[in-house]
Amino acid sequence: MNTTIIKNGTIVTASETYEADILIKGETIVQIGREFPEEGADVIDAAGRYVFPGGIDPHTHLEMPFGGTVTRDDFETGTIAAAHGGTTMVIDFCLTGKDKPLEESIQEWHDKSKDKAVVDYSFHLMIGEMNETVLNQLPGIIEEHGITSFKVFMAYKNVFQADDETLFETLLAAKDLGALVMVHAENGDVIHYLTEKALAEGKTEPIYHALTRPPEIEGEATGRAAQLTALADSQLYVVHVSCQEAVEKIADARRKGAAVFGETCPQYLALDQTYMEKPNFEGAKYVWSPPLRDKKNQELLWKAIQSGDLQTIGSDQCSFDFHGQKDLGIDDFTKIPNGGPMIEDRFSIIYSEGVAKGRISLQKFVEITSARAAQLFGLSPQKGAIAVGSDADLVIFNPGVTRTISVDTHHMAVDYNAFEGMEVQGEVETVLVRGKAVVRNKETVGKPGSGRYMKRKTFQNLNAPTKAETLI
Ligand SMILES: NC(=O)NCCC(=O)O
Ligand SMILES: [Zn+2]
Ligand SMILES: [Zn+2]
Repeated sequence: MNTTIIKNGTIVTASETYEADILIKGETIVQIGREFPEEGADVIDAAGRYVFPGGIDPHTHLEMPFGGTVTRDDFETGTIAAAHGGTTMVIDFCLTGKDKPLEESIQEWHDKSKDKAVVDYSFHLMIGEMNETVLNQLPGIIEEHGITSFKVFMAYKNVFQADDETLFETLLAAKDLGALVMVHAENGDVIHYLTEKALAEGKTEPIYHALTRPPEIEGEATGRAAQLTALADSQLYVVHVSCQEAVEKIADARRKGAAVFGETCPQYLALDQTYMEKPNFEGAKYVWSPPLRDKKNQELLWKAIQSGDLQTIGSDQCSFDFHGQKDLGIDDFTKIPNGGPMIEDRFSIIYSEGVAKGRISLQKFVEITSARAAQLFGLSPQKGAIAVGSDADLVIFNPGVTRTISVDTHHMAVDYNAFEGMEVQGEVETVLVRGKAVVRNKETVGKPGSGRYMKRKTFQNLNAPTKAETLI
């Protein structure tokens, strides 16, 4: 069994920061202390570096068919980029189809990820419609695949959108089965009305994507989902929260004791709606749903993270080339594939804009990039921790350097980077997944297929404030 020692580093977890060495045997952390015998061991010197638990990205769309095309990054390029960005596990969304057995869709996702991933991975399952047939398949899916989170889209009318009956029945089923329901919370019907109207008025540029999806539309759907969760006495995770209107609904539900959780993404913290007004159709690079918002929302989202109203950061990795994919919508903003490349820069942006700028603590950083996702998605304490017995998923991070984000140096397969030219503080140097280096001194050393599919445990309610939250 291989022995690895990480020495002289500063260990950062969701509850503390301290100096110690880590002894790894095979895939597991076996001891944390000092002066481990080095003979025969692979010794990594982490002096002057932070040692973080590997990032867990709970929201990716790798090789996903969407908007008449397929996302550029697959499980190989996407997870190599993830590893360079300090992420050691991703949870990808398995899309399903009407009248298609759920098992078939899950098998499709297993097939496209097989022998490709360099980090560990798991799947969430989309529920498009709830009925007896679907309901009967769910216990077997939890047992067989360890899929304990179900995704319901409240938007993308005539594509993925489910009705409220489906959402409510999914919440009821999830309560019985111990699963977490995830929602894309925007009112798809009203968006449909507003987009049709805009097009009829000849408004075709990318900025109209944002103007036809105002924050009220996200706030309304978030509030509706939260109310239905309380009624069902179930549990809810709202993905990609972008604005005050939605944060308020989550905070309100949590104050009333509901098991409602929220995720935001780097793009909503570091970019704003003005990017969508860039000339020469460049605004299309910044088309996400929900859309980028007015800048005032950024500080509000940071505050919601530090106060615990929002719990996690997902990348919502959904990359499309600017040339050949985003330009499907050159004459009609509704045809611009929604989404952007984000898997690689999630950790960096949150560290640089959050920790380095004093908006969040180091403990909160670990909590939102790793530990909370592990708890909510049934991976704790195996993942999201630096502790004896946990998987040796570790990131060695140099906080003392700056780097400039660019398409020229990123590892994603896509032809632009949404943060092009942005200078960030800190850099991921070495990344271990279950004790094995996948990135070493910024070089890719992991082999496609070394990432392992992870079955996940059922949902545990951890709605209580964390240590980092009680300190503020
Ligand atoms: N967010 C986005 O624009 N694209 C990815 C699909 C989704 O999460 O809605
Ligand atoms: Zn979404
Ligand atoms: Zn998404």
